[in-house]
Amino acid sequence: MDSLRVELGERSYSIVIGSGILDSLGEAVGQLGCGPRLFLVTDEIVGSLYGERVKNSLKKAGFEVLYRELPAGEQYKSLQSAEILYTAALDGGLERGGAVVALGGGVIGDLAGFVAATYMRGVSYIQVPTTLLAQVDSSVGGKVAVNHPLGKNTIGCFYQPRLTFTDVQVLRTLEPREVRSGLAEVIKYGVIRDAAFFRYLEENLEEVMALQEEALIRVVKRSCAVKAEIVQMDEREKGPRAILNFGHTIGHALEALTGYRVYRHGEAIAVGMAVASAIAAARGLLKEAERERLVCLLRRAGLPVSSPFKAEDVVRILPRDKKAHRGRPRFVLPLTLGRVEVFDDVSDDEVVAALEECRS
Ligand SMILES: NC(=O)c1ccc[n+]([C@@H]2O[C@H](COP(=O)([O-])OP(=O)(O)OC[C@H]3O[C@@H](n4cnc5c(N)ncnc54)[C@H](O)[C@@H]3O)[C@@H](O)[C@H]2O)c1
Ligand SMILES: O=C(O)C(=O)C[C@@H](O)[C@H](O)[C@H](O)COP(=O)(O)O
Ligand SMILES: [Zn+2]
Repeated sequence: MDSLRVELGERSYSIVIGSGILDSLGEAVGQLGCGPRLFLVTDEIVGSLYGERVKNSLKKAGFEVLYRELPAGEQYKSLQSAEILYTAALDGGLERGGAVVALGGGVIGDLAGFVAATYMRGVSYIQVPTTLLAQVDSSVGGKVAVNHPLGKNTIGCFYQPRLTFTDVQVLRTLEPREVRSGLAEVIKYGVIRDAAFFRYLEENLEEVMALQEEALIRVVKRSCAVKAEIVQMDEREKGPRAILNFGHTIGHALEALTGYRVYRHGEAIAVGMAVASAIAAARGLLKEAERERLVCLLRRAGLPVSSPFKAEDVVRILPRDKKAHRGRPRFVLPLTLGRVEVFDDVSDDEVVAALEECRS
């Protein structure tokens, strides 16, 4: 079992990473000093696979456990779901000293974290991520949110977990499509900050996709370490944290445009990374050969690199993105593999050209 630390003063916490450690969650939560009642939130798929084990581990450590499952899916990352959880927490007597335990992928993590941040003005929460995407990204850094029909993650806040507890063994039950989706965020870390990690992925992609334990632990650890470094520099995204949004300007637009029902988050972000690198290459910022390496790695990971939607329809909704400034969308563009910069001056014509170029 390994442990990384996210150093944020009084909001610091550990990311515990191991294989086959799920049954020791209760013990780890026991060290946080919260309780005695916990609110375990999950979705129906993860609940049927791991709900009992997690409940038992928490009970064995002396906690009383309220339990609630929601249907699985991005469309349930909504205010309506949050209200269901508030009601269950109030009905079940969750007190301010209690904690919410989010067992699931990024949807449950973001939603349950948002509920924890707002219930009684804030109770502790613990992330137990069960998708690759959640283990490498959403369970770290404290962005919690729900979607609005008009925009992705538009209702939310920054609220750090007290602990992130990651068992890579649970990824064995994950659908291959979800593994691929998580890989998009993994590849993102290589592009934004770590060229050597990008190279490692090029050389070891098959092992990672086959969930080979050593490769998987390495990838989860390195991804979390990169994310923690960036979050430590800029917890509330006043500056450098924005680079974690590489691929997300177009990605979020595609998710919203399709009612959060067509793309897995990582798939939309993969298209967004391909489009952002096409814009960068067209500006002469990124070498064509490096753009090709990125597109090739995304393709090998089984991810889409273009969207079938009309470029004008995608561009029309970009100003709704919450990163938009004075009506202009913000783009994170790669300068080389391992380094990106934020740009506020990308024109609609450039975006349309890049969307079309990716399709050809
Ligand atoms: N807060 C952040 O920093 C951050 C970062 C990245 C992504 N996100 C958010 O995360 C969300 C996407 O998360 P996701 O990709 O994990 O999707 P998800 O939570 O919808 O999970 C994907 C599917 O996998 C199933 N599943 C989860 N764990 C499983 C397991 N171990 N075995 C079998 N099935 C399992 C789920 O039931 C679901 O059907 C998006 O809403 C995105 O915006 C947030
Ligand atoms: O943690 C961050 O910061 C990120 O941007 C990570 C992203 O992968 C993630 O999808 C995040 O939810 C996007 O944040 P948003 O502020 O653009 O909604
Ligand atoms: Zn993301």
